[in-house]
Amino acid sequence: MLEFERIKDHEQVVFCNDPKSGLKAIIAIHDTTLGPALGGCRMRPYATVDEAVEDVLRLSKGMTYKCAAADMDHGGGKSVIIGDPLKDKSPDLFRSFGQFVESLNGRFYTGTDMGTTPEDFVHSLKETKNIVGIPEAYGGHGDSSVPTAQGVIYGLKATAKKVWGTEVFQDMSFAIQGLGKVGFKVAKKLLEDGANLFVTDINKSVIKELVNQAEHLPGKVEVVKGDDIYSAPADVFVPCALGGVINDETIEKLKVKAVVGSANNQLLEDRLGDILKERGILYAPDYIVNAGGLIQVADELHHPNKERVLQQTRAIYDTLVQIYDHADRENWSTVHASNVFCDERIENRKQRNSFFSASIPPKWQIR
Ligand SMILES: NC(=O)C1=CN([C@@H]2O[C@H](COP(=O)(O)OP(=O)(O)OC[C@H]3O[C@@H](n4cnc5c(N)ncnc54)[C@H](O)[C@@H]3O)[C@@H](O)[C@H]2O)C=CC1
Ligand SMILES: O=C(O)C(=O)Cc1ccccc1
Repeated sequence: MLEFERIKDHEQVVFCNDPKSGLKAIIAIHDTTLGPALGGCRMRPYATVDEAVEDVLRLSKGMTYKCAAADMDHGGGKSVIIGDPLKDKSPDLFRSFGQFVESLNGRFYTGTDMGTTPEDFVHSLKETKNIVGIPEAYGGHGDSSVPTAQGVIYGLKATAKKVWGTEVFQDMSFAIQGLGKVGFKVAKKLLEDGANLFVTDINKSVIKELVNQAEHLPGKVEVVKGDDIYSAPADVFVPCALGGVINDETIEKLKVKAVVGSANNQLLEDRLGDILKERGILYAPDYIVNAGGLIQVADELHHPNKERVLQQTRAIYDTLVQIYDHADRENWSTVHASNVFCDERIENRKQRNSFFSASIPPKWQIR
């Protein structure tokens, strides 16, 4: 009873157990109103099963909103594998995972997330076609951080236009947390456009690489230590590393006028969206800004086409403008405006599906 209460927002939660390969995974399908569920597969050495359940429930719900905001015909899902990505991976583990995905009969598509790589899922592909974000050599689009970074740039443009009335990044300043696959590309584009950056990363080598590349670009880079990124005197904070970085402690330190980044679940809790609003900081909802990767992986299901991915990623700009204007009109936080926008989109589709239900054949097929 307790477990059903916990998954009351979700359609289905599947526990996958295969002692032979050592697979312990959980697949959560949150809502398939818009279409089959889509969401990556995270691998982490969760301390407890409870922690893994919490993560997969929260992430799969986030995917429902991300898909709705990006106007994808997909619902929200996510999966987690309990294990250490550095020690516990094997081809068998991912084949076994593929079999569980296949057992869902097209209700769930998955692929790379934190702790897993596209190459891991080449093994799963032997058992199921319902894998997306696959390497180019296997007919997929390859690295999803390219459109994700493009989406962040569109998010920054829409936000700069709203706050400063310009989309020109020259002489603007940005505090970038995390120079990984997405953050590095965003940083490089901003430097090319003549922006001034404050950057931090726990990995010294990526910082060195950016500083080297910056020598030949118009913009400037200042490296800051760890938590100093929150109080950097920049125009925009660009979180591209961990989730939960906007919390009661860090929010007090921010000197920026806007927050726009790729990290998932940037706000520790939604109520922090109201505090950002009160403090005059414009927040670009993360699941709108970072949808470029989702757009690219979903595109693989319709024969990969990079031009189409770019076109759909561009729409992130228009969606944000719409959310900002709606939030202004209603005096809402952008988080609330964005959630309302997605809930309405899902509700509308429910009505449309039931309107056309006459064409859906009865499921009880007696022969
Ligand atoms: N790659 C993609 O297509 C998408 C990524 N995202 C999200 O964007 C964020 C970045 O993703 P990627 O660049 O792909 O990951 P990544 O793993 O390549 O990069 C993350 C970077 O953050 C750094 N980092 C970790 N902890 C840090 C800390 N405490 N302070 C400063 N830097 C720290 C890491 O050293 C690494 O360089 C993640 O939250 C991810 O979930 C969201 C949607 C799509
Ligand atoms: O954007 C995300 O957070 C995703 O999980 C996207 C995704 C969806 C399906 C496979 C891989 C990544």
